[in-house]
Amino acid sequence: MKKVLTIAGSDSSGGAGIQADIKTITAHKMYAMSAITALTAQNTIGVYGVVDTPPDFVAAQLDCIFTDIAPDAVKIGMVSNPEIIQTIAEKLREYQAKNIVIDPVMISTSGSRLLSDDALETLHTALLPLGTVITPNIPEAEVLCGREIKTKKDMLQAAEAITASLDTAVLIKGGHLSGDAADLLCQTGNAPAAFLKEWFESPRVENSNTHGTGCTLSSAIACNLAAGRRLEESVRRAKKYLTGALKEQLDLGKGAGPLDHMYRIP
Ligand SMILES: Nc1ncnc2c1ncn2[C@@H]1O[C@H](COP(=O)(O)OP(=O)(O)O)[C@@H](O)[C@H]1O
Ligand SMILES: Cc1ncc(COP(=O)(O)O)c(N)n1
Repeated sequence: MKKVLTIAGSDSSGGAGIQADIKTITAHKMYAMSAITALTAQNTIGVYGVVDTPPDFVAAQLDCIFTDIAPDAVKIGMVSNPEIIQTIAEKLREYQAKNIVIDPVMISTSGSRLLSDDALETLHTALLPLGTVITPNIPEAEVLCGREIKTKKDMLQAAEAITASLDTAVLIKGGHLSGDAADLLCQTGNAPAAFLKEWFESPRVENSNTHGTGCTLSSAIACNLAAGRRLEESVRRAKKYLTGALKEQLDLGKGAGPLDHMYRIP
């Protein structure tokens, strides 16, 4: 049994965060563990409150996990503040965690800030370089590279800039652009300053219930890495799972509802 750890915030409505991650990991028939970084009072309409976990208690959760059941992959989502980010980075290094997928969650689909302003610098310098792959959406990628992304050409330039600055693979998710849902994976190649780029595209699914798509995709990538697959294959399979879960057209709640995580992986 492969074991996957999610380090993320709790979403009381169950569509994003820890809950989406655990459902995704379970749908992949793997063993899910969690270190909760924050509680959110949230539903499909909005985020109504956030209580951050004390950094010491994030550390305690990670010590309990890593000294007992070593995860085969780690997914990181909402991390709120600089102290929590530093704690996670230290523990990942201490326990030599592998297969780390970081979703640099900044703002929820419903428009609430989930990362404090003063946390961006620490996220950038302390945590993101530890990722096997990081998975920003378009607004997050704009923040990370400091330029606007309006087209697929802009995505290509942004991906190179982020991969070069962090020396980490990046998957820029294109869900926020119009047209097909096209995500771009960029990794460093063999030669210095050489980049390997690959597009992962699916037709846009007509479904406004997209709460938790990013959490679900990053957890599914972590599961596939845990299974020993290469990054490109992991992204391809994760996107297939995400698209299938969206196509189920689950329609819960009054706002942007969750996906059907129990969609059966073919
Ligand atoms: N309507 C859609 N149809 C198909 N795939 C989508 C749709 N919306 C988003 N996606 C996909 O969902 C994943 C998450 O994308 P995105 O919405 O950009 O990120 P986030 O949830 O972090 O804001 C990506 O693989 C993206 O291509
Ligand atoms: C606890 C938590 N983590 C992450 C998200 C982002 O998910 P989304 O972008 O779909 O709102 C969220 N809303 N809540």
